[in-house]
Amino acid sequence: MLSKALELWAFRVTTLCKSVQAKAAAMSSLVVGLVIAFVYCWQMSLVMLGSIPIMVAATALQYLVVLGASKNENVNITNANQIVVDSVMNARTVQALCVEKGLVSMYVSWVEKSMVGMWRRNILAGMGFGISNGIFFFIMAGGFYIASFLIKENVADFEGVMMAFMGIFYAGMGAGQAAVMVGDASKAKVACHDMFQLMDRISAINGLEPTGDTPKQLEAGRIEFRDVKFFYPFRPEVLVLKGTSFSIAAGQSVGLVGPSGGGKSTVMSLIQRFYDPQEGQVLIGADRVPLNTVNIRWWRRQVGFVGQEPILFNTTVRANIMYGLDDDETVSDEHLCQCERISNLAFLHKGGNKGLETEVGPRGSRLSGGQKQRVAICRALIRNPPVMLLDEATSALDTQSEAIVQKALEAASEGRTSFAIAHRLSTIQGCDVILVNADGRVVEMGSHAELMASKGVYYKLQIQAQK
Ligand SMILES: Nc1ncnc2c1ncn2[C@@H]1O[C@H](COP(=O)(O)OP(=O)(O)OP(=O)(O)O)[C@@H](O)[C@H]1O
Repeated sequence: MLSKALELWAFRVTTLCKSVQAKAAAMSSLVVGLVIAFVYCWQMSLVMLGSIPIMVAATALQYLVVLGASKNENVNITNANQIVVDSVMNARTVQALCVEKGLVSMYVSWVEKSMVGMWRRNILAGMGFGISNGIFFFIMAGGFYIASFLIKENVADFEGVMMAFMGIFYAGMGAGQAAVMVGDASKAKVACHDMFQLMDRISAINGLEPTGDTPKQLEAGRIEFRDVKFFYPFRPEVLVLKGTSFSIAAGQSVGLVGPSGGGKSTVMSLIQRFYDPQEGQVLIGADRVPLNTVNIRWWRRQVGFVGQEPILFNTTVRANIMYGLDDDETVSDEHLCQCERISNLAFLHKGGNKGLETEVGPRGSRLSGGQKQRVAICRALIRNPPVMLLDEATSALDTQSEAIVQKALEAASEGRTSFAIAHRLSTIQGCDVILVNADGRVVEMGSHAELMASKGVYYKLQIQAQK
């Protein structure tokens, strides 16, 4: 934490220094040049003083035309490059969808856009550059004329006029170059202001803050939503949960079903306390402790999560599993073996794999989708959480892999409270309780048999799924 704070502080100081540096450079060029000029020949300096603002403007013009000419091209080339990066990152999807040609033409169209008006822009830039250079030559010519006049009239000697001339000339050029930098520094300051604001923003739910209770005796698997109303901060006009209420006993398996956009994943997010509801409460344990009063880190360690796309790091399976633990935390070999068994990681010991030392490759690319998911299950299990959240954990898998992973998920959920969102209704039929979430409310709740018998929304979803 301390090193991070120091790093941010150093960054701020550097940014500030750059801005101060630009202004200091402008001022010092001007002052030093003028002092030298006036010391050597005040008459020459006085006459040439008027040329300084013209030189500043000419230098600024030179920089601006060069930058302006490439600005538009940069935006379009950035977009073109983004297509290349996305295509390489998602090479398999690109090939599977046969969209290579489409992507190439998108790339070409961005590159072509960067060329629109290129000639005009560059000709204008060249002319601007030429004009500003011409101005310098005129000033130099004028300076030489005045210098020769002053020498001829015995007002000053050659050394004096030349020193004064060079002093004025470099004062103007230096100030012009620095003036452009001042503009950039101001822009950077504005950009940094936004970034600093983001850095300074104190998160409403800060997982690093050591605040809140860490109850020792809490039946964490007991979860209740009491008339929860919730909208996402960036879309306050859409009330996603409009009064969601349910109560789950510890150890129950819960299936969350309902139409797309009904708020199932939102319920999961609120259980993980990524957000707090604007109205109503999420309560945990037998004593119905409000979730927003407990320590977030502690709570999140009570909750295992397996999502649709497992994120694995480019290291061994063991390291990927151990990411589920705190830095100073260790687990017994026995517990690790048990998690491995429950997650069905037997494949790690077959076909040339090196058990837990098997390297998974970048983003887990050396494992199949089902294998990655089983590693993710093991990672969630290693902390032995009393609550398991499974958000469409098998939706990206083929039928065969789905069956294997589903078995692992069921084993992993045993003895814990589990919430499962599944796109295939068959996978949640065996749950103790099924919550049917529609239009931001729990409209039905019961076992599969009960809900089928009541012939409501769940029944209709089942009929639709069978068609
Ligand atoms: N981060 C977010 N910011 C704003 N709105 C969001 C955000 N996440 C989800 N929503 C909106 O909240 C509503 C509920 O989304 P949610 O993902 O909870 O539904 P869901 O039932 O899980 O849907 P699906 O079955 O399609 O995954 C949707 O209208 C969605 O557009």
